[in-house]
Formats: sequence, C-alpha cells, structure tokens
Amino acid sequence: MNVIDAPPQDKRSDDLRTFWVQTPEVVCTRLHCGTAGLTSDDAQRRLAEYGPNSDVEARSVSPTRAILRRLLEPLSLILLAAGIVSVATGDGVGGSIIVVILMVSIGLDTLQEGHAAKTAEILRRSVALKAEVRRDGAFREIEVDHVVPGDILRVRAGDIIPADALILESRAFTAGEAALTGEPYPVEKRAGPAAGASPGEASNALFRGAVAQTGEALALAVGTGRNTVFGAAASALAQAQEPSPFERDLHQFGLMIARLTLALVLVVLATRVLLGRPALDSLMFAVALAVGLTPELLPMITTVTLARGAMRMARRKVIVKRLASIHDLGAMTVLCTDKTGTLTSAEISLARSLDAAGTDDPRAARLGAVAADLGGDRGALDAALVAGSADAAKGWTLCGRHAFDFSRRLGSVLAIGPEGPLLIVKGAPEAVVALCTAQRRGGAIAPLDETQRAAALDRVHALARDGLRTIAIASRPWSGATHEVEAADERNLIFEGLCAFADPPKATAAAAIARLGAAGIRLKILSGDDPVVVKRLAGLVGLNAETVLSGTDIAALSDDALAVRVRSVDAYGRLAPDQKSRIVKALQAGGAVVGYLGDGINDAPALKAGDIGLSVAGATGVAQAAADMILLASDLEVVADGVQEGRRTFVNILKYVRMGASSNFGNMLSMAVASIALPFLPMLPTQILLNNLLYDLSEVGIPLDDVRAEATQRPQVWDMPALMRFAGVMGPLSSLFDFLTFGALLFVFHATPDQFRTAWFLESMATQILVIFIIRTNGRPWRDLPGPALAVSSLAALLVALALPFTPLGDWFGFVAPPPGMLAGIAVVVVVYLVCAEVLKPLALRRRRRTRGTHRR
Ligand SMILES: Nc1ncnc2c1ncn2[C@@H]1O[C@H](COP(=O)(O)OP(=O)(O)OP(=O)(O)O)[C@@H](O)[C@H]1O
Ligand SMILES: [Mg+2]
Repeated sequence: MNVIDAPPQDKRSDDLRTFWVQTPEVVCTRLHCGTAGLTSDDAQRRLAEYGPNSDVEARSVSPTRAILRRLLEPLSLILLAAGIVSVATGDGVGGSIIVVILMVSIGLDTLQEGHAAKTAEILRRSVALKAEVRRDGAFREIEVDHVVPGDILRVRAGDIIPADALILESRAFTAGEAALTGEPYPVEKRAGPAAGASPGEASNALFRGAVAQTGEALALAVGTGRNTVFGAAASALAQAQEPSPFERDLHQFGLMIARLTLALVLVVLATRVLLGRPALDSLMFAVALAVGLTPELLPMITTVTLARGAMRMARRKVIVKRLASIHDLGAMTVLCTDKTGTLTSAEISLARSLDAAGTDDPRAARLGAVAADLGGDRGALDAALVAGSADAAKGWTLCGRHAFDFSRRLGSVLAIGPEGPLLIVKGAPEAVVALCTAQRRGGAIAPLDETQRAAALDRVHALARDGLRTIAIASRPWSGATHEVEAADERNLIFEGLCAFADPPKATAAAAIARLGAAGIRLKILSGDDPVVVKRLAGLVGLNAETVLSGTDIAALSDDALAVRVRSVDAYGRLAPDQKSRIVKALQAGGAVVGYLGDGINDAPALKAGDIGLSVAGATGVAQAAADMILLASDLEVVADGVQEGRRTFVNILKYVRMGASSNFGNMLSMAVASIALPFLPMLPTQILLNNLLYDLSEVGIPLDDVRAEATQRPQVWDMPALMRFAGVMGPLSSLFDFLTFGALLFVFHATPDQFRTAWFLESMATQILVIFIIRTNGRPWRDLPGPALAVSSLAALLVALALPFTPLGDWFGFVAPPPGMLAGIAVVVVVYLVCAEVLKPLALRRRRRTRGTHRR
C-alpha cells in the first residue's frame, strides 16, 4: 500500500502551474515540444528528467533497507544490545549465539517477504492502467506511469485522466472532477481560452485523476506524477485504500499480543529483581521471553501467504491488485454483477432492424451504425451496430454530437450525409420514444401519438421475451447552421425504429451460478438494461426471477426499506450508476459481505462501494482502477475459482494465527511463571531464542499447506471472538502440561538445572511443533494430512531440536543429554498432551450463533 507521506511538490515554474491561462503555443515552447507528439527517444529522455507519472517516488526496497528496518525494531535492538553486553561481560559464546540467531531470523524474514512481495508486485503491474499517447506519429497504449510532459494524450469516456493536460481538440467531452474540485456534476471541457485562473474555471484543462465521463479529447500533457495541480491523494488514480476489516483485525491482534507481552515481561522482570535474582540475567531472560512471545512472523506469514495466494489465483486468471482483498473474496456472501459480458457473452450481434411499424427494414440499423461509428462510442451495442452494417458511415461527416450518458440513456450525433444534415439519436427505447413526435412507417412519415408510443414499447417487451434486447433510433432533419448538439436539440424527433440484439446467456453461466450458490454465495444481477430483459435472463441462468425491481421502484424506497427488499430480490433493471452502489450498500447494511463485478463506467461507483471490486481485463479505466482484482477472462467460473483460492489462503493464515495464539503463547506463559517460581532460570535466554527460531522455521511450510475442500465450502469470515475462544482453551491446556513437566522433572526425576532446561526445551519443542498437525485442521488430523512442505519444515525443525542436546553443538547452548528415564517421561507427556489437544479441539472450535457476515434468505 502506498503511503502518501509528503505533500505534492510542484517543481514547475509559475507559468506552467496555471498552464490553462496560456495558449497551446506558449505551453509547447515552455515544454520544448510540438503538438504532433513525442518520439520514443524524446519520451525516454523526458521520463528520466521528470520521473515516472506515479503517486509516490518509485522506491524499490533494497534488501539492505529491509534488513535495517527489521534490525531497528525495539526488540531486535534490545537483543543486539544484550548480545554485546554478554560478550563484554565475558559470555562470548552466549552473546554470539544471540547475535547469530537474530541475524538468521531477520535473514529468513527478509528473504521470504522480499520474494513474495516482488512476485505480487509483478502480477499487479501486469494489469496496470494504460494511457493512449501519440508516439512516433501513431497512437499507442503505454503504462500510465510512462506518460511524460509533452505527450499528446487521447482520452475517451471511461478513462481516468493520466496527467494534467491542456486540451487541443475535444468532442462532447465532459470530465468528472468531484474528487478533485468537489464539483459534483461532470463539467464540459473544450479547447480555447479558460474562463479564469482558478482550477475550477479551467474549462480547457484536464486534471490528473479526474474521470472522462463522455466524449473524447486530445490534449497536451503538462504535469505528471506529483507535479500536478491536485497532487495524488484525492484522485481516482490514487492507490491508497482504507484497510479492510481483516487488515484492521490482524493489526489489532498483533497489538494485543504486543501489549500482553510487555505486561508479562515487565512483571517477570520486576518480580525477579525484587526477589534478588541477578539483574542482567533477568533482563536477558525477559527480552528472550518477549522475542518468544511476539508473533514476529505474523506480518511475514500474512504477506507470504497472500502473495502465494495471488500467484495461485493468477494461474486461475484472477490478478490481485490489493493483497488483503483475497481474504475479502473468501468472505464474500453476495456477488452483484452487471449483465453484459459476465452472464451473457460480450459478443452481442444485431438480430433485427425494424421500422416504427415493426416491419423489418435495414434503415434503423444503418442510421444506428452511422451514429455509433461517427459518435465514437465504445459499447458492445455500438460494436454490434457497426459490425452489422459495414461501411454505413461512408459518405457521412460528423458535425457535432451529444455523447451518450447513463442518466439520459441516450446520445446523438449530427452528421451530413446523403440526406443532408441529420440529427441521429440512439438510446434506450423508452427514453428515445418519449422524445419522438413522428414516426417512419414503410418509408413514409406519420405522426406519433400516445397509443402508438405505448405500442412501440410493447413491441420492445415482446422482443425482450424472445431474448432480444433493443435500442431505439430516431432522427430529425437539421435546418440552419450546424453546431454542437445540446439536449434542447433532441426533440421533435422522428421515430425510425428499433434495433434488436441477440445477447444470449453464456453456456457456462448457470453452472457457475450453481457452483457459487453451493459455496454460500448468492448472485444478484444489477443491470442498466430493461427489467424485462433482465427477468428473462435471470430465469435462464437459474436465478430467482419472480420479482425484478427497477431503478424507479428503488428510488421510491427508503434506505431501510431497501435493505429489506434487497435480501429477497435477485434481479434489478434500469439502474442508474449510483443506484447500483446504493443496492450494494443496502446489502452491506444487512450484514452481507458484498462483491461487485462490472466493467463499465456505470459500474465504478458500485465497484468502490463493494467490499470487493472485481473487474475484467479490457474494461474501462475507471472500472479497473476501482477494482481490487482483475479477471483475465470475464467469466463467473473464474470468480468461483478465485473464491476457492481466497478461502484457502485465509485458512492457512488462520492456522498460523491460531498457533501463535494458543500453543506458542501457552509455552511462553509457563516460562514466565516458572522463572518466578524456580530458584534458577527455567531456560537460558539463548535457549529461548533457539526455541523460538526453530519454532518459526517449523512453520514456514504453512503458506504452502494443503487445505481440504470442506474447509473452503463456506464463506470465511475473520472472527476475533472465535479466535479468542480457541486460544482460551488451547493456551491453558499447553501451560497445564508444561507445569506437569516441571513437577515431574523436579520431584520425580530430581533434575539438575541443566537437565531441567534441556528436558523442558525438548518437551516444549515437541509439543509446540507437533500440535500444528492438530490445530491446522478442524477435522481429524489423520484424515487431513499436512502438505509436504509443512510436513518437511515442521519435522525437520523438530528433528534438529531433538538431536541438538546429544551433539557437541548442544554444549554451546548449555544443553546436557538427559537420562533415558527422563526422556521417556517427556515422551509420555507429549503424547498425552497431543491426545488431550485433539479431544478438546471441538470445544475450542465450538461455534456461537453469529449474525455478522451471514446473509439470511
Ligand atoms: N451505446 C449505446 N447506445 C444506445 N443506447 C445505449 C448504449 N449503451 C447503453 N444504452 C442504453 O442504456 C441502457 C443501459 O446501458 P447498459 O445496458 O450498458 O447498462 P449496464 O448496467 O451496463 O447493463 P448490462 O447489465 O447489460 O451491462 C441499455 O440498456 C440501453 O438501452
Ligand atoms: Mg454493462
């Protein structure tokens, strides 16, 4: 996550800081460029000069830096100091061991995390946003980061504006600058002198991070990266996001352990000093205890596990942009989706062209194709129109237009063609027909009255029931001078007819929806299309199609009423973009974890509102920027696969957290108690550190561990109370067996301090490491065997621990080989402990009835 710590620094001279009051010529001179675009070489040079067009300075975390960061953490510093003090006071071996162990732990951390973070970053970059610039005389797509001042940009509806830029040409271009200037409505942008010097009056300027709402513009990039008027923080390009509940809880969990550690360590230290035990020894012991208690692997394990999850998901065509969203995907209970492209194939084809009387006639489709082609709209319907009547726009020239937008649901072009200047309007049937006063039937023009309007819409619904979605085409011969089209021009139209498109459901959709349903995820369609079309589709793919709510229905409901309705209704039509996000929020209010899958400019608000936003490669820039994950194939199967991976990843993180919260914690607790009760240290500081290191090593296989299918069948919600309950059972259990061991060692075996420490080291290692096989599964350990990586890492660590006291190396740590009887006693304790842990596990896992995170039907 990028932290935007420094305020944006604008290094430009004054006249470029308010570049919109200058003419393009002056700006070009200042930037030493022309309006024809840069050459690749020039762009390369400029990139080096101005730096990348990104929010934060690209700072690659070098290994030395990563190591230094870990070394500078308080615990590491204390340990280091302790090591040095030991050496200075004559304990050379003990001191060196401390330093070596510290180095090994830090090295291990750095290596794993560095590698994982790098892979995740490479994946993220593979779906980085693109910008369209003219280089070497032709337009091409480059990474947004590589845009430089002097570039000629082409921006179209749905793009995020990649840089501050001066408009050279525009067509019906409007930009949404709400996040930057606070202006809630899209503002028109066009070339020519600006109204004033404040950014709000910069009618000829584009600002980095605003959203192109309609039309198209050609502009000269003036400021990039941090050298922009609004800086990065507010823009739609800014990557920084609020931490998800999962991240917050994980952080809380870490904090809680840290506080507990501090309290425990202080108590031990104070008590020992009060009891008159040697101060330095006590301090070292306390520090070692703190190291043992700290879940120092937690951030590393989380990153590594998430990054590994991201890699596995990439193989299943899901690219993760925000790592923590993997968990959110696994927790998702409702998935809302746009219709076209996910439930239906994106290749829409023109099926019929009808005149106003409903007779087949190619004219409507031909005019539609002219409007689509000249208007430069990029929707799937437009593509189908153009493909359906090739060369339709030949002989037509564009004079003006009023771009399509999702609240009017129509758009128009003014073009001169064989019939002279003609205004062509294309859009949703009810929106277009409402503007018509005449109609074309069999080549003749007749008036259009209310009954005939209703009849036209009835025809639309009849087509919809046959699975065809329609748009309406209207026209008006233009008289007088041509100019940019305004809403006021779109009236007194002649209804030309309907274009009907086949948009069949994907063959795989029904199966994928059933699969998601089996995984506890309910699907809802949130479409801008006609409710009749939505209803038919919902029925075909196996959704509850009884009720379809429309945008109008929803507008009439209060938030509370809506929250109730959305629980049972699965299909929605004629939704405006903000209504899509309103439904998402209503679902969230009811406790659902909501995902949203969409690709259009009209989906961006809902993608932001959802707990997890999913978009598709090739979707509009705003949709991709708002999403947490990008699907490489627009398919619900891919989502279902991703959900499996998300849950798997979460289950593995949970294993580590549970281990830390119970077994590890229990052990360190016993250590603290023993250090106060016993006349000698229950374990030497170096032994504790070794214990901790071996334990950490035993767990490095967790991110790779297998997860049984049953564990990923339901949504996985991070549940802090459940975790506490688990720790509350398993922690004391482990301490209980530690005390049994102490008792046996002291009173049965009459162990010497060295024997005591060795024996306890062995018991503690064996119990801590082996219990992972029990904790890692909710089922029976023998039926759910660990993956090879975890088996190897844990058994190897255990082997080293068990062998150490019997080797010369053990001397250095102060170990002695315990007598056979003592060893046998320990073995019995370990076995009984593991059996008890398995027996008590169901109690630790007992579920309370929860309402949060479950979506009730
Ligand atoms: N390019 C276009 N030309 C004319 N009308 C359009 C165009 N795009 C959309 N419309 C009209 O606006 C309506 C809403 O748009 P659209 O269907 O793309 O919304 P959506 O919510 O993305 O729907 P979907 O679920 O089908 O993806 C369409 O049903 C259609 O009537
Ligand atoms: Mg859509």
